Amino acid sequence: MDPLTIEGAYQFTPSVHWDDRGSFNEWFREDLLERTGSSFRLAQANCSTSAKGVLRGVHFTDVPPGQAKYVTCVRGAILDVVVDLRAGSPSFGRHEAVTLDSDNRSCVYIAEGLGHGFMALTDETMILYLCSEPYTPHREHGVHPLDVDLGIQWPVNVPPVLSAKDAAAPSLAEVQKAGLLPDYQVCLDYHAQR
Ligand SMILES: Cc1cn([C@H]2C[C@H](O)[C@@H](COP(=O)(O)OP(=O)(O)O[C@H]3O[C@@H](C)C(=O)[C@@H](O)[C@H]3O)O2)c(=O)[nH]c1=O
Repeated sequence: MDPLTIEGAYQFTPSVHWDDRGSFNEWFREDLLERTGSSFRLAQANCSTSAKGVLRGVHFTDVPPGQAKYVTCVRGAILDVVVDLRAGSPSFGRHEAVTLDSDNRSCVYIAEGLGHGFMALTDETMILYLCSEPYTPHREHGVHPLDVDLGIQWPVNVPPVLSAKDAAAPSLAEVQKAGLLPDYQVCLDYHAQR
């Protein structure tokens, strides 16, 4: 588990074992995650497929309870982005982007309160992700992924394709003004007692 520059986010890049049958890789290890001080209670596992250019997010969930996520890409490739949306965080508003693909089988852990979005870099991309809490639509919010204040460098040669919901999402400033952002200290306290 390698820490990303956003506190509470980690990348896990497994060994991929190839032989004449195909490949084998671990994609989730509770013991490795626990070494970071995090524990993960599996509540839901999701799968989504996307055409090239599909941009999902940036989504975040009210804390408590929030929804920690553990993401991997099993077909194609994504640019996966973690955004610090925790009000009061030293890295508030910053993000880190990581490429996850079916070759590197890399995974990203995203703690409660962080924002998450990704763009599919290939057609027929498939991601799998584990969630620490079940889907609760009224607790999930979005920040517009193209908001200049987020400054995310999405690939310039791929026209972004957004859902109607994501295209109508407010800016970071609007979400902040509406008081919707998770509080940094509340996120840390909640995370520590889990
Ligand atoms: C996320 C989710 C959606 N749905 C339904 C609602 C809707 O009809 C359809 C598609 O939902 P969405 O448009 O919200 O899907 P999507 O834009 O892929 O939402 C996801 O985006 C990424 C970035 C995340 O981090 C995820 O946590 C999740 O928010 O699937 C579920 O039934 N369960 C779920 O857990």
